[in-house]
Amino acid sequence: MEGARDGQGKDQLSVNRCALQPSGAYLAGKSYRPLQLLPQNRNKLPISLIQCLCSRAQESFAGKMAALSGKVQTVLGLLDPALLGRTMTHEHLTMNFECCYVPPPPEDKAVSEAPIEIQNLHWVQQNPYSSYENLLLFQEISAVREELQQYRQAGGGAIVENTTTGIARKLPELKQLAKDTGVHIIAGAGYYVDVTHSDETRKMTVEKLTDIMVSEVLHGADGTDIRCGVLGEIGTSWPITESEKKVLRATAHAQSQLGCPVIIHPGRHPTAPTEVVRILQEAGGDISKTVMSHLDRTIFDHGELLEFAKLGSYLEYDLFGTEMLNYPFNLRIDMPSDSQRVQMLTFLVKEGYEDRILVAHDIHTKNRLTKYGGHGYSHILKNIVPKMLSRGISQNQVDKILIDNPKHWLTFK
Ligand SMILES: CC(=O)NCCS(=O)(=O)O
Repeated sequence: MEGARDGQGKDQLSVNRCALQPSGAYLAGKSYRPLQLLPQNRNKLPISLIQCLCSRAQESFAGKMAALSGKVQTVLGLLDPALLGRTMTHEHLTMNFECCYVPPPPEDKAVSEAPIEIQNLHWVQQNPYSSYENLLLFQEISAVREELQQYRQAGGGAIVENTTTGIARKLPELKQLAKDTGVHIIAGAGYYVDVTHSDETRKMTVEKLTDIMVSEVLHGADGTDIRCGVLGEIGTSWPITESEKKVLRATAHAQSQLGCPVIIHPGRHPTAPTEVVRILQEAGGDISKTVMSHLDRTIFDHGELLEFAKLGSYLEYDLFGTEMLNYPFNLRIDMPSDSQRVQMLTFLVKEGYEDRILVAHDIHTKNRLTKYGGHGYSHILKNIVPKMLSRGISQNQVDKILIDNPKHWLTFK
């Protein structure tokens, strides 16, 4: 057993270090509370107490793992996967995207600072990351609640909320939204892209990052007892930074302990998804239970897409509803239209990948909400599904994409 230092420089007793299994002081099944160990008391714990603590930690870990197996973990607790229904696997309900603000050109300064209203809506839709107000989705809980109710009415059952550490995850709000609307909400554990990593995160070892992610799934996150049901979206840039590589390795380690679903945000380069898969694989990750997000803005060449698909991850087209002329995060990329996204889905289905496709809108700014003239969380169910059917994707294949594939991905091994 060893003393570790916390963020405030206090010595702590890291019970998990001796428990062989990951994460936290599982005493009496409570959430992670490291025991305080004053320097003068080091080495004073009797070995029998240490053994007892370790064995209770292991029992608790095994018990929690057994409960998770074969289930989906929502913010309201464990769920029979058969009850999920149609599932959007990549959305945000309460996030803060300030990290990715793109300063506008000087001539657009005034419009970028104006409140979002009908006169400037087209500008905001074309420049969503240059309107500061637009990045504060977390301010729109009431609108999101109404939209989730509409999503239920449109036949939606569940949403995976991909907001991780660094972009203002708000678990109590997610829990309340799930209670108010009846939509099953699955929350994400882990870390977003490098620019959002705190100094503390950057200094963490892979083991520490693993412990935290495991604890967010087994015990709860952000000081609550609300548990995450996926790891991700785990953020990566291009090139992948050292801090992101550590997080990826920790994600793989946590996944191999938990048997849980993982979802990745790749950098904006066609080889980024493959590079992420390589790092995860080398660290023992389960690629068959891993989703590669944002393929619609990442891999355009059919041959390259098939090469990537062979690696075995889920293939997610999750920017439905996003149409913009100049994609500011990489001006060399032409953001596809929804029709082009459906063409990619049709191609993948014809190539035999109907069991690996997932879809979503990745709503992460205000302008995507119907309150601001956007498409809302029901766009795929209302508009994209009919288009898929009209382009030769069968109802059975649509059901796989919306119901069966999310269910298999989200179920703990
Ligand atoms: C929240 C998030 O990461 N969305 C993805 C935006 S991107 O433009 O596809 O990278």
